[in-house]
Parts: sequence; C-alpha cells; structure tokens
Amino acid sequence: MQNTKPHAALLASPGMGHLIPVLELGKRLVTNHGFNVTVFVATTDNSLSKSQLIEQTPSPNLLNVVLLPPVDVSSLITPTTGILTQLAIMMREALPKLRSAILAMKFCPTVLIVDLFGTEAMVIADEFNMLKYVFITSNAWFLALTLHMPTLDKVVEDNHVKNQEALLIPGCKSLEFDDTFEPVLDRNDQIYVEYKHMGVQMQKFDGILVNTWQDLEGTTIGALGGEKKLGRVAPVPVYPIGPLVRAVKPGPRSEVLDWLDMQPIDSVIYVSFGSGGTLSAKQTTELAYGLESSDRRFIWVVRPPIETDSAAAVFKTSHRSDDSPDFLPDGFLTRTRKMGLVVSKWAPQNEILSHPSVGGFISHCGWNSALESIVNGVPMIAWPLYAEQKMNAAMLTEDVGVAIRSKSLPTKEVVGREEIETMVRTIMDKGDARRARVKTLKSSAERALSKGGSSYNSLSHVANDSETAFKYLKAKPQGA
Ligand SMILES: O=c1ccn([C@@H]2O[C@H](COP(=O)(O)OP(=O)(O)O[C@H]3O[C@H](CO)[C@@H](O)[C@H](O)[C@H]3O)[C@@H](O)[C@H]2O)c(=O)[nH]1
Repeated sequence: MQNTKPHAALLASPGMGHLIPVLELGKRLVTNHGFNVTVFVATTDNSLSKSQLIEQTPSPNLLNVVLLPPVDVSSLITPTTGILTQLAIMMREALPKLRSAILAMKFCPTVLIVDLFGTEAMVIADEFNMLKYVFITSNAWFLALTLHMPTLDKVVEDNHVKNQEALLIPGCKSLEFDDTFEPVLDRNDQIYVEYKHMGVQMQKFDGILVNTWQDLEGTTIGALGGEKKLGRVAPVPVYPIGPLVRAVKPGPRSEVLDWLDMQPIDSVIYVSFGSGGTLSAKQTTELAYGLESSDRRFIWVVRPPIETDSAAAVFKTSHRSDDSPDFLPDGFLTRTRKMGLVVSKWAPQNEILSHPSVGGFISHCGWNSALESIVNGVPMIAWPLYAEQKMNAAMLTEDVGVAIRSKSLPTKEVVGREEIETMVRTIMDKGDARRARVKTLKSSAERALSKGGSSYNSLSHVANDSETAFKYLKAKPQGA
C-alpha cells in the first residue's frame, strides 16, 4: 500500500450486526472519498471463519480485511454473562492484538474508526497520533441514550427503575420502561458499568458517526448537535452518515430467490431474527400456526428453539445447516409447501428484501435489518429480542411509522397465533399506511446518500478532516 492518501483503520467487534456496517463504511471511504482502508476484525475461536468473512466483504479487492488473532475470554466469563458484557470483554482483550497489527504496518493509518464496543482503542489512536472516531451501528436515539448515561448516573433514576416511569433524554423521545435498554436497569451489573464507560469514552473522540440520516431522525440529530447538545460540556461532533447497508451481490442465485421469482409482487412476508436471535419452543410453534393461518406466502429463517436466551446463536459459527427443522409443528412443512419456504439458520437477507415479491418483514429490529427493510421499501412487524431492539421497535412503530408491533410482547411470554395472524394480514395489506410511508423513506434514504445529500456530506466532512491530518503528518519532519 502506497502512502499517498489518507488511510483509515476500522475496528469491528465480533458479530455480523457490527461487521456488515463497518465493512460498508470502509467501502464508502474507498469509493467515494479516496481512502485506503484496512478493516481489523476482532474474533473469538468460534465467532467467524475466514470464508464467512470473505463472503460478507463487499468487493474484497477494495478493502484490506484482517482477522485479528482470536482472543480467549473463557476464563473471564460465566455461563450467565450477557452478550453485551461478553462483547465488551472480548474487545478489551483484543486491544494488544490491534496494537501489534498496527505496529507491523509499513505506514501508520491516519485515522482509527471503532464501533461502540471498541472505544477503549482510543489509547492506541492517541499512541500512534491518529484521528479517532466511533461508528455507532445503531440509530441516533440509541446514541443519545449512550451519551446521556454519564449524566443519568449522577441522578438516581428511581423513577425509571423502581417506578417504571419513562426515562427522559433531553430533546429526544423519552424511553418507556417497557422498551428500555436493559443495561440501564441495574447499577450493580457489569454491563451497567461497561455501558456507562462507553458513554464517557465516546465524548473524548474526534467525532461520532451514526448509521442514520437527517430525514429519519431529524429531532434526535438536532438534540445531539443543537445548542444544548444533551447538556454535554465539550460536545463531540455527531455525523449521521447512513443508511449504510450492503448492496445486493451479483452472482449465482439461490433457491430462495428462484422461489421468489414465482410469487406475485408484494405477496411474501420474510421472517428472520437477525444473525443470532432465537425463540422458545412454544413461541416457535405459535409463530408457525400464526403464519399458516394468515394464509399469506412466507420465507422463514428458522433456528432450533432455545428456552432462556434469545441471543443464544450470536457467536455460533455455522450459518448453514441441512438439519430438518423437526421442532416445527407436525405436518407444518407439508401443509404450507405451496405457500412458504423454511430456510435453516441463514438466508441472503438483503437479496430477499430487495426482491419485488417481498411485501413485509417480521424482524427482531436489529438496526441493520431495519435499515435494509426501509431502503427496500418493506414495512415491518417489529419483534424485538435483546440489546437495543425494543428501542428500535418503539421508534419504528411510533415515530417513523413503518412498523406494527405486538401488544402482548412486553407483558406476556408468548405472542399467540391469533395475534400473529392479525399482524401479518395487517402489514401485508396493500393499502396499509405504513407501506406508503416506507416507500417515502426509501427515496429519502437514496437522496441522503447520493452526492450532495446530507449523509454524503457528513462523511465528506470526516474525510476532509482526515485528509488535512494526513497532509500535516506527512509534511511534519520525522520524529517531530
Ligand atoms: O439469515 C440472515 C440473518 C442476518 N443477515 C444479515 O446480518 C445482519 C444482521 O444485522 P442486524 O439486523 O442489525 O441484527 P444483529 O446481528 O442482531 O445486530 C446486532 O447489531 C445491531 C447493530 O448494532 C443491533 O441493532 C442489534 O440489536 C444487535 O443484535 C443484517 O445485515 C442481515 O442482512 C443475513 O444476511 N441473513
């Protein structure tokens, strides 16, 4: 690699939900802003294989993608350690590997961009004199909560935690107790401390990039950048640069897409709970009966049920399986043969959502899935499972107006088949207002990303600052 243009090093934490948008950001920096990009991917023994990584990489020849040597965190976690705590620990353990990898490079990168779980890498950026940015792979509302955490910590949040009242975030939508982000609830849990620490660390960066755009979250973006800036003293600039989602890959077509080709326009509902979401056995059964009785076509990405942990499949390596889904109700596959397709564990999601036959999406509301649905003009049934997904579901349903959600999810353990049937019929209705709304947002997303659009300009700003730093460092005498 020549030292003739700014070089960005991106650090992705384990999990497809982080890796995919980080790779997409890398691609944009190369194609639109003339950067060299190296993407470092933190791994554990079972989180990702090289071949899966290559499969996810957009235009592999554009980016230099480096799998960091796996970290072993087995002695630092217990079977009950939550997924977010695990991620925070893994990323801390990966820092020496990142430092060694940067030291081994011929030219030191100009800028380091980390995701939420990589904020401790700022010491490495400082050590190597790099600009440093955080890339939030979720939305501005989640970012606002994160930045507000250190302030929240100073006032005892009795109202939210004990009285279950809404949590106030200045200038933003309040966070209802039923939609809350679990790490805020228990000061004694490690994830509370980790999450608050991330909120503190982020304020010390040169900027925060967030995967959203002005038209989608104008009020929240205003609160983050406006005069009061969430009450922060020396606010770090926030750059909405989204929606960054993968482009549909050319290449051999899968069986699923061939099946979709034979279905009428907007007739199929796609059901998936992201890269690692799982349902209980009872919920899987209710979903099966609900889909069947809705009498609508469907593609369902199923995983074997797991009773107590909805994030159980997050770090599982295998995306493909020939397992026959024997946990589905007796005769389900036979009865729905003409109406539906059941796919085991993993499907080409972006290709599916961009197919004209797909008219609805039952989603766990991981932010990438939500964005992929919006940019393809597909309305959603919001079915949050873990992490910040309940916040996303609330926002997509109540503010953005592109989704409906179950009335029973917050209170009951299982959403019943009748309610599922009704929700599916509602969202698949061609005249439903959410369908029109999501099409409007699709166009707005395209405008934001095109040359001169709000998100394009935000990323240009970051690129210009990096270019200036690059020229300055290049002109500086060695050792100065
Ligand atoms: O069968 C599948 C399942 C997933 N995907 C892709 O995998 C990504 C999944 O990302 P996302 O929808 O965001 O879900 P998670 O992997 O669960 O995402 C994690 O990261 C997100 C971004 O920070 C958070 O919003 C989520 O809560 C968190 O669980 C998307 O690009 C999907 O297209 C597929 O291609 N095929």
